[in-house]
Amino acid sequence: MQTSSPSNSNDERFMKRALDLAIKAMGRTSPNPLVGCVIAKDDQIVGEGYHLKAGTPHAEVHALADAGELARDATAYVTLEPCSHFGRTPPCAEALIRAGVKRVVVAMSDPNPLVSGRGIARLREIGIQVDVGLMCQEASLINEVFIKAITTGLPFVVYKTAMTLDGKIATETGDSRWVSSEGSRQYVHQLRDRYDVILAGSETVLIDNPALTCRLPSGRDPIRLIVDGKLRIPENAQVLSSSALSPCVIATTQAASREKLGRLNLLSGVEVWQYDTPRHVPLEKLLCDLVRRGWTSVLLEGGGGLAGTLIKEQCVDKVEFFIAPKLVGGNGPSPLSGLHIQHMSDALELHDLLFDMNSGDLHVTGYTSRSEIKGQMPEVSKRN
Ligand SMILES: Nc1nc(O)c(N)c(N[C@@H]2O[C@H](COP(=O)(O)O)[C@@H](O)[C@H]2O)n1
Ligand SMILES: [Zn+2]
Repeated sequence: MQTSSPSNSNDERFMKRALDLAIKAMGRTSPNPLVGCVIAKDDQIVGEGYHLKAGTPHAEVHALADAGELARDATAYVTLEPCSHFGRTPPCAEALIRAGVKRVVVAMSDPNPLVSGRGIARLREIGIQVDVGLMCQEASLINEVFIKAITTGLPFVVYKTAMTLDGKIATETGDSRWVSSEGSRQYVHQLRDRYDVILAGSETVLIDNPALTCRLPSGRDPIRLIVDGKLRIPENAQVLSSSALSPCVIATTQAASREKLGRLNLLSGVEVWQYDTPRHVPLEKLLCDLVRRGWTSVLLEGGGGLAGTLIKEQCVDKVEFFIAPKLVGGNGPSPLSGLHIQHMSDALELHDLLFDMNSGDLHVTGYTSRSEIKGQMPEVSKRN
């Protein structure tokens, strides 16, 4: 792919605006990417838009409609390569051509194999100047979920947990209310609003009985996914309550009792996915099935056994740990009890670490593998 550097001094300003537009839809576009578009002419923005939801028009279409006739001979700034294929919507490259734009600045090429360079090639073929790579790192970062899912068929998985400074997620009597500060717990609701699925093990449901809903005023409830190989969670568990606006999926195995499975399937908003394994849910297969359903991001909220296994199976991409300035000692549970590394030289090393203390807890964010695209995820200040 030919990459070129734009020279216009306003390019960065307009691309920054396109990125700001894109993230307004954070948590709303899955399995599609976050994309923003700005149309500028004579150093003025004449149209702008962003992708709101999968199956609806792409960012470029909104921006072109906003610009109307002013799009002719203008420059389009798009955070992702314009698409060239007929998906649920027609190709944006053709819409840009019809509108008569004379230059397109693209932050990054589309990792979707159906597009991947073809949108850029199509625009260049018609004689439109295309500059690629401006703010590519920022554009990649806002689409870390899309990039992972479209290139691997697996969702982007984030493990979020709260622990004391001595590494306990509860006291030895099982008390975990509350480990982290009010501010950290508020932030968790922002995460729940952003990710498609919240994942927890049956142990967490049996011990804490959480609802796993999003309690932000304009938030939306994620899909609740419980890994429960033996179908042990009680029928009156809060996650099964139909008051949440999204389904609760229970992943189980052949060890589940047929009667209980039948009863749970009758509950409104509850789906039971039974795998053909004797006791343990095949986790990678489960994750693939999520992407097949169009759910591309997972917030793993515990417990330590499930989290440890997922890390061991290299299914976790990122961690968000809240470390409270508290000490409880004893034999309380650990956030990664399912991970048993024997030698320090084999320890999993995190990359691209960020530290923040604004909530009163030490909030550590890190990635389980090294990559070029990491950085600070932008805050979504307001929607629309
Ligand atoms: N450039 C661009 N702008 C948008 O606003 C987009 N949503 C995309 N998405 C790309 O097109 C695929 C989805 O196509 P349909 O929505 O099904 O028509 C998606 O996988 C991206 O490759 N691109
Ligand atoms: Zn498109």
